[in-house]
Amino acid sequence: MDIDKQHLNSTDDAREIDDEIAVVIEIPDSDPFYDKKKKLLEDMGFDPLGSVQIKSSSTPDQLKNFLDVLLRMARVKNFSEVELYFSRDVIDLGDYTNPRNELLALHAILESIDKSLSSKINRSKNVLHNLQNSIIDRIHTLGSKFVEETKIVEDSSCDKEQCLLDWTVKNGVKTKLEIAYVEGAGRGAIATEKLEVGDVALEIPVSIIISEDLLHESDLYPILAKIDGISLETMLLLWSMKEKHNKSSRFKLYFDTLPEHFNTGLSFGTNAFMALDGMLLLEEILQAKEHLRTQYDELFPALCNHHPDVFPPELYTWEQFLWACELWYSNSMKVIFGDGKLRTCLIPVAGFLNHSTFPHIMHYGKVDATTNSLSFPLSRTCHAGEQCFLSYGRLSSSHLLTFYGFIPQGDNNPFDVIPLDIDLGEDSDCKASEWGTHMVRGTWLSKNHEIFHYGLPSLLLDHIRKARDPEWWSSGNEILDNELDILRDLTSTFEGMMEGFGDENLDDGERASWDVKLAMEFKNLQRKIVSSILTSCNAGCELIERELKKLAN
Ligand SMILES: C[S@@+](CC[C@H](N)C(=O)[O-])C[C@H]1O[C@@H](n2cnc3c(N)ncnc32)[C@H](O)[C@@H]1O
Repeated sequence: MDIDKQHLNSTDDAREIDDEIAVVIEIPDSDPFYDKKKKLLEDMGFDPLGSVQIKSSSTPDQLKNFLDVLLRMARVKNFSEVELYFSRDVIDLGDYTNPRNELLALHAILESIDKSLSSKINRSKNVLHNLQNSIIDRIHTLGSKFVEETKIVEDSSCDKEQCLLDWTVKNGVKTKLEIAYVEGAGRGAIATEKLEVGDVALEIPVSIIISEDLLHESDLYPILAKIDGISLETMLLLWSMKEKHNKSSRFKLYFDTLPEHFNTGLSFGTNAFMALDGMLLLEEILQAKEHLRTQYDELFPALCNHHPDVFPPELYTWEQFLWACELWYSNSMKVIFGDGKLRTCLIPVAGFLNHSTFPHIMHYGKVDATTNSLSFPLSRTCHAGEQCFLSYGRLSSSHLLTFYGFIPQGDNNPFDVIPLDIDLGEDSDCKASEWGTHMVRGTWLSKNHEIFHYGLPSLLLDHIRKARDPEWWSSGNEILDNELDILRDLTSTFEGMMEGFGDENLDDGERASWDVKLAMEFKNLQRKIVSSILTSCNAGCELIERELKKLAN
């Protein structure tokens, strides 16, 4: 196979040059991590602005290699900051980092190939079709490796949800989902038939999306518009506090399905806060809540005093305000409308989709101008009767706990990191690292536990090595001694962190309240991460001691 890396054009595209097909997986200039991704691709031996080419007469083996190269580039293109930070160990091994990123990468290549096929410029359509089929096969294989089991709670009634669904269908919604209670997550959306890659699970016309347009028609708007600095999101939140009680609201059936309590971190009680003692999360939740309280105090009771007819005081209490904040944090979606404007919306039915770290639906959020509706297409297969999961974004468990009130099952959330505030001393030239913050995550997510890696982030290790000795790699026999010192220092840092977490939470099981259970679950996850780092440091020390012994003999 002739894999040439030649600069062709500025968009992801596939085109034919004589009997050659070139596929470009380019990182857009607007990518905030453009420079870091570019450097990583260069380190991997690829031209970051380049294309990969293959002859239309290629053998199946050559096609496979071609796809492997495209995939390695597409993974980097789709990295978030956190994935980029932890990428070095897997990049060297040529393996994928996590199933979510892999799915994005496979779809990025599919998109490229689709563009080429639709432009009908290829005489080599067979090759592109073969590539498409290989990608779909890889998506199926990936999907079959990570099955998230959903248990439906059979004895819970979904009458209100069914009424809402019927109303939305009458108003143009097309759906292949039904609503049911699922264990541990409230309501969820279940596939009524097998949904394949590209099938649309849900299509919502713009006319039933709750957005700022409704606000403009309301009696709140002329008053709120006069307040300096108030955002449209806040105005809409205040609108929803009142609309919820409006018996003739067009969206009454939607409001009827909303829970009385959202149970997010913002509603944690004192015992849950005590269970979070020693965790950064405690400070984060307190700050978020304080910010909301300040916002509330700036508006109330003034609005109720000056306009009691429009802002009835009994509807605008602090408790109701917090409820609305939780509603918008946990249920809203950002949508780009036909006019190109991004609006924060509440979307009936789509609001029943739960989140997964390996979702079925990842590409949504842009209104289709031809149908004037919002589609939720499948990025991987969802079998009939299986819960169809959405991606709420690349979110850590601490964010999900604070704003959504849950922690994803399993320990495979790639965005669960512990930021480090490492002090490398006054004299260190490495203080201004190109990474503002170093971080760690569960070392079970790392694929390289060999000497000099230990399952720990390479960027962190290199940073510490250089801070101790800028010429560390040329320090001959001392390298191993230095490594041992670094691992021992890290051990003492993380032992200190573990002590700061306090005693292990003994699971009170059913007796604990929802918030204490959630806080304990979070603390146990943090302990697990730190414990994995301590285990890796320990294993690393043993590796080095073995090497030192060999050298001594
Ligand atoms: C957009 S709503 C999804 C529908 C929601 N389950 C309901 O019954 O209304 C978001 C909320 O669903 C729940 N949720 C979403 N994904 C979840 C998951 N993977 N595990 C547990 N709860 C989840 C959380 O309570 C979150 O705040």
